[in-house]
Amino acid sequence: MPIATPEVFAEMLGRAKSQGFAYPAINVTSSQTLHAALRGFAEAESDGIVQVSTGGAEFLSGATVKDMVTGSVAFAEYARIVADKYPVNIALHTDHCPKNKLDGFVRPLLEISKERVAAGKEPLFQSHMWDGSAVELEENLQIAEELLAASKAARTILEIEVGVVGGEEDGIVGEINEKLYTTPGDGLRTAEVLGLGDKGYYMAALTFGNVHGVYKPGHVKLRPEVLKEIQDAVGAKYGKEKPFDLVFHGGSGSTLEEIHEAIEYGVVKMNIDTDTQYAYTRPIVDHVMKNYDGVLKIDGEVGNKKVYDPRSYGKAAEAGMAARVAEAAQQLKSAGNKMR
Ligand SMILES: O=C(CO)COP(=O)(O)O
Ligand SMILES: O=C[C@H](O)COP(=O)(O)O
Ligand SMILES: [Zn+2]
Ligand SMILES: [Zn+2]
Repeated sequence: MPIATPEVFAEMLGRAKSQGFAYPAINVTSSQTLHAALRGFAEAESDGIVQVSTGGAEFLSGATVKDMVTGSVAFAEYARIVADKYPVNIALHTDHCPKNKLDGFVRPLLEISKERVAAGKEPLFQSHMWDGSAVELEENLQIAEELLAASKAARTILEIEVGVVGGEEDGIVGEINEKLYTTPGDGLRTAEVLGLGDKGYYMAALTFGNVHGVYKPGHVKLRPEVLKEIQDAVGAKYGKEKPFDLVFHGGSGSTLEEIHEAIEYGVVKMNIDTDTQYAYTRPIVDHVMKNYDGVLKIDGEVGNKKVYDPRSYGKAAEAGMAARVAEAAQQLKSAGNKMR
């Protein structure tokens, strides 16, 4: 299928919200991990979202080039061509963008989409995330307001973060901190500044103890009921049920129970990276261990070409990651539910 148009992506999210399921949003960093995600969605008969982080975008431009816009544009153009061969709807998204990277990532990408739209084309991506979790709420929302207007002009959706996701990314590692839980007051202020759809379409990553990475049980406490409290408080004020379209960060390692409860409270997108990274890399490790002699160069003799051909372990990696993506679609109930 062609990459989701703005209309198709809005329809995807609307269905998820009204039917009580969510889309896996899979972080990818290469053409191969992209194919793994596309294949996993196709095998699960699920529509889905693929996303690149700032580091992923840099890497996609070339490990020494390190230009986030070059990497993002190349990725989106490539994805647009190959996704067409898979029978599901895919939206392209950019992940966490902190304030100091906006000018080198989200702002220029929004500008490119705005120009494309003005020329009668589709936007480059379907959505972008502004991660204002490192700044005060008022500044976070002020920047979000500016980016929401730009997103509207670019026909893209904005994802914001209110609260903090734990793990290395936002600097809270190994502790249970109150910042990891968004409050109803934060939710009310968000609706006040950004509206509820009237100023443009946005999704909100409200945090409920989410952490990037996978840790031993008990390390952090996911409290999905925090989402319900916020939806109820904002919903009561504006007379709207589940007013926010929510994003669940740190999906890896979450239990089915936590996932289903979060969906019940309005989660429509769940990000998964660590588990799919593992699922991709583990078969490569297996391949190398099993074929160790074949990848050795001894006395000028170069092992077995068949086993160091990147395609040999690349295919195994793609299959491993695709299976984890399909599993995510099952857990999120998007499996078997593709739009057309
Ligand atoms: O939230 C994420 C990306 O934004 C992914 O988190 P995990 O790596 O914990 O799955
Ligand atoms: O934000 C979390 C994702 O796992 C992206 O990670 P990354 O910045 O290492 O690409
Ligand atoms: Zn954050
Ligand atoms: Zn995240």
